[in-house]
Amino acid sequence: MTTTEKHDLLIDGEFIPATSGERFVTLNPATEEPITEVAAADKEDIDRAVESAHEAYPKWRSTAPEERGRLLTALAARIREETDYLAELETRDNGKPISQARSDVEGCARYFEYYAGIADKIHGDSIPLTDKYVDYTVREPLGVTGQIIPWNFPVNLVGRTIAPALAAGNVAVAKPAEQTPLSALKIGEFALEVGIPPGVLNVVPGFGATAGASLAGHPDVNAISFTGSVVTGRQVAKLGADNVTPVHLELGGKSPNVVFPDADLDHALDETITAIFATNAGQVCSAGSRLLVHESIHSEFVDRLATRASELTVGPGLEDPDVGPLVSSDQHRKVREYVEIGREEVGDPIVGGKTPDHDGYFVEPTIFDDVDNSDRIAQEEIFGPVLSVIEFSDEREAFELANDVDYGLVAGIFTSDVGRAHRFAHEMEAGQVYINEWFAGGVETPFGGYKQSGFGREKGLEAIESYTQVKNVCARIELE
Ligand SMILES: NC(=O)C1=CN([C@@H]2O[C@H](COP(=O)(O)OP(=O)(O)OC[C@H]3O[C@@H](n4cnc5c(N)ncnc54)[C@H](O)[C@@H]3O)[C@@H](O)[C@H]2O)C=CC1
Ligand code: BAL
Repeated sequence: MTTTEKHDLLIDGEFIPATSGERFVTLNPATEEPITEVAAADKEDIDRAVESAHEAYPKWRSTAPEERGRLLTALAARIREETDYLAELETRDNGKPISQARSDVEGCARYFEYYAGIADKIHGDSIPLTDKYVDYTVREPLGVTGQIIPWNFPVNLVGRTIAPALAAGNVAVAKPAEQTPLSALKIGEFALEVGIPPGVLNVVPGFGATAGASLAGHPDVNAISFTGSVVTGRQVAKLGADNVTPVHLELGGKSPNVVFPDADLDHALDETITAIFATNAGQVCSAGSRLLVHESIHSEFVDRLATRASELTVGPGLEDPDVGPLVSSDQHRKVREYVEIGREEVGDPIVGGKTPDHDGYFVEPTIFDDVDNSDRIAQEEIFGPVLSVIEFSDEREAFELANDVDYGLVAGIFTSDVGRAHRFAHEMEAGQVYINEWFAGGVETPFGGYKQSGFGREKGLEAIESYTQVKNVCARIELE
């Protein structure tokens, strides 16, 4: 793979350097070596990107929906054609195992396919009033939309946030995370290749405090989609509020994974590994980072889990291990700090906790047992391969512990009792409930948070609602 790719800003169909000339280095987290330099957008560049989107909007909005759908289908096909290339790019930039990067690329293509099919099915309703009126609603696009994308699923989130926006007739200015800008630029290039007009999709890498804040606070941006930390999400919401711009926030989680003795325990064990270790090294907003396990199976289940966790392979993503490096030195530092906090709160982890003695931002899968739900390692998002195990004695206690956290993104249960599973679904303060599988659902299923995990929904038909506004038309047809 060469590094002579287009690493400038994509504005109005052209790759151009930042006005300031500033560039930043993106590193390979497996080696800590530079991959390439990328243009760093600043306020002036965001202004230019928003202006270009604004100019492209009237034509894109009035493009026949089926034609928008055809163009998004073509983009999906182009992404699929380049799965190997994009997956390698993603693994080099983000660190994740190559098989997971491939699956993220396929997910990105799937979002474009799914929303391409919806483009010509977005419509309003007619509302029966008296026979003196005809009343109907029209679902219209919002205009210029901004997508502030994090580093944990860079290519997949391009699909998740941009496909519904464009399908509904909006135009987009996407700001990928400064840690992982490369795949979003490539998707922008493919969009042009397949005929999506200049300005409809602009991609402006840069830092959060400059490029991100300028986009969130731009008066001509009509909607913002933000995925990332709660702290930054609050800032983005405040910036949006100044312009009365709707903001969708997809923030963090500290999701409970509740295992009852009547579950298929072999399956629950596999899914628990997937939930916190073997997916993006635990850097997932919907990771199952709190394991609540019934006292009657606690010892056996946790012993088996510790054995399995210690057998997971940790290494460079291109070698397709179970667990790759963390994305950046900042994230590496943060996770290691939480491992030390865990040692202070509950003692040594029963497995892991060490950092391999070589370059790369690696952390071993780590399990802390006998954690109290009020401990920091049970309440705060660590975003790494670190699991907190908490014991419970009955269903009521399990459900209370599961909800006893500020976040509300996901809650999962493993049980063979159908009634219990649905009682759990009913009681959980969470936007997604998983029953007998972790990371259940697909591009078709709505995703978003309760409580501090955010608001607004992405994925599924709900994303179209987030990216459109409803106009009511009421006509008096009979004058008395
Ligand atoms: N919900 C999720 O999927 C994610 C959660 N996180 C959480 O956040 C923690 C910190 O990671 P960060 O990368 O620092 O998250 P962050 O929330 O600061 O960054 C996410 C995105 O927001 C942008 N951003 C940063 N400051 C901004 C601002 N003032 N205005 C507008 N945009 C801004 C960044 O450039 C990036 O594109 C992680 O350890 C994890 O706990 C991080 C990434 C994704
Ligand atoms: N590309 C991920 C590591 C970094 O550049 O911060």
